[in-house]
Amino acid sequence: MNDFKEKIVAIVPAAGIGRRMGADVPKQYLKIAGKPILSLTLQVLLTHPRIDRVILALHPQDSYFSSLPEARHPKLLSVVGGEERADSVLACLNRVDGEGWAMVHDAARPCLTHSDIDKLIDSRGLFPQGAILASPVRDTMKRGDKQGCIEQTVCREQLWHALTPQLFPLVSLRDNLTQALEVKVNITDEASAMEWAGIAPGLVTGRADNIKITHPDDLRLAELFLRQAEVEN
Ligand SMILES: Nc1ccn([C@@H]2O[C@H](COP(=O)(O)OP(=O)(O)OP(=O)(O)O)[C@@H](O)[C@H]2O)c(=O)n1
Ligand SMILES: C[C@](O)(CO)[C@H](O)COP(=O)(O)O
Repeated sequence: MNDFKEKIVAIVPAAGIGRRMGADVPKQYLKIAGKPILSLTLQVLLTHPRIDRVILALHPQDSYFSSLPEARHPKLLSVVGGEERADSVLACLNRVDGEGWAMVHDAARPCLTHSDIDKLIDSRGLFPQGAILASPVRDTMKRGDKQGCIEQTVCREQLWHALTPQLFPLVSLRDNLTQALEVKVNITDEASAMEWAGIAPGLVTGRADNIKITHPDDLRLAELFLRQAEVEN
């Protein structure tokens, strides 16, 4: 695969309901600095010059997306997502023809930067099998027992937080994800489907502020990061 001319399609799973956030709207529609989280995330991807298309998975009952300005962007296609995040990603992959690269990025990660996207795209020479943005674990890691006590300290050497985007050859990702889901493998990120298939994706150090907005206190943190990014740019 000549990875310097191949198209890059961004895949955005945005069909979740944000249960852990506990808001009265799906968390991707909560606002940070006056903008819906999904709009912030899509703007990063739609404005990146090396991303050819953006395919978005929406909840079947999503009644919010059509009112976002990004809904009418010519580079964007929306599809109906699935039961789990992996099903939503596969629904997007199944709408892409031909070869190329799939860059999967959570709608819930609005703090992604163009520099981290470039870092991941530029890793394809070193990692032709694909790679993920990841952040090395900084803290001592503990495994807890059912009584809420420390069961063991987990060695943190070579331990990483998997982030997104995760970038893989599109056909390989689609085939491996399809087969992994068919045999009910628990897939929480694209790399785990590739690992199941015996592929070792590359690890590309990404910014620790590329957080996934999951719980209410993540909102303030993301706002701080986004305001800091405004000051820097
Ligand atoms: N069936 C699903 C579930 C999740 N997602 C998306 O996958 C991303 C990461 O998932 P997560 O943070 O778990 O979002 P939710 O599933 O909405 O959160 P929760 O688990 O708290 O309900 C989110 O952008 C979410 O919208 C998706 O497209 N389809
Ligand atoms: C894909 C991911 O963001 C990598 O850390 C994470 O696995 C998503 O998990 P979630 O439970 O669907 O939020």
